[in-house]
Amino acid sequence: MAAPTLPKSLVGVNTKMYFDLPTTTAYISSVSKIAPPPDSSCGIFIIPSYPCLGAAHTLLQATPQVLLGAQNCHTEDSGAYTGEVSPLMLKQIGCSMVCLGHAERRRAPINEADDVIAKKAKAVVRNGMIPLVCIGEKAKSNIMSEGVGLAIRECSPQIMEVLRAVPGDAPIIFAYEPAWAIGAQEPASADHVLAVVKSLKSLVDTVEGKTEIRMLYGGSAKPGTWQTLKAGLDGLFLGRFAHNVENFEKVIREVEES
Ligand SMILES: O=C[C@H](O)COP(=O)(O)O
Repeated sequence: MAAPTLPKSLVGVNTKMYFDLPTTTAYISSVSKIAPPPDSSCGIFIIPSYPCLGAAHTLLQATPQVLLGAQNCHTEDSGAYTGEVSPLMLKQIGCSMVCLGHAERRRAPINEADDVIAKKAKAVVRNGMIPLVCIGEKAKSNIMSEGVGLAIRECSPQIMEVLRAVPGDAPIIFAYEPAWAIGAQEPASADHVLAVVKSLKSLVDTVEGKTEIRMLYGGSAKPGTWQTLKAGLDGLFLGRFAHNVENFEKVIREVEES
């Protein structure tokens, strides 16, 4: 099953568990009105909670260029896994992508590990969807060079495990989200992000046949963040600051115009 191809740049929003069903449907109705046209080089995506996916898909039928994603999935398509969510069913309900390995799932009490995230990425690709794999270091260092080194050391195995599990021609989106920058007032500094991502992109380039990769930044991103990162990134993955539609639109226009 072939996954959709990736636009040149991407801007997406994760509503985490902040939005209930009525809030999600109202938000998606508004977002569908500000979506870039289908032929835009900037794609957008929305990742609501599982119970909202059916309604979200219905609302997005007139704007299929807005990709719908889930916040997680299981490694298997079916079986005795009570309470888990099948990637096959996510595809059937209208998802085009699945977010995996978010920092909020890599930490306690879930402690999701790289090998499980890689199996999930494989399952997402097997079902014709795009894995959006979050990577990032846990701790912040106040010394720039130390922080960059730490991030590269932690992110490299997170990336490589996924690249080894997923077939070479499958599109993959990585979101570099330092755990310490999530839920903060300000994003990580542009110097830090650009240095880390430059090195991670070189790492990806050493893997033969991996052509369809996009690298986004996430962690307190907001209007204005893109201007500081556009030299080295392919887009942004937003949380709280895009839960306001006007802010989300500002970021979309910034990325669209660059
Ligand atoms: O999934 C999105 C990221 O965790 C960013 O969230 P945040 O912008 O609220 O820090």
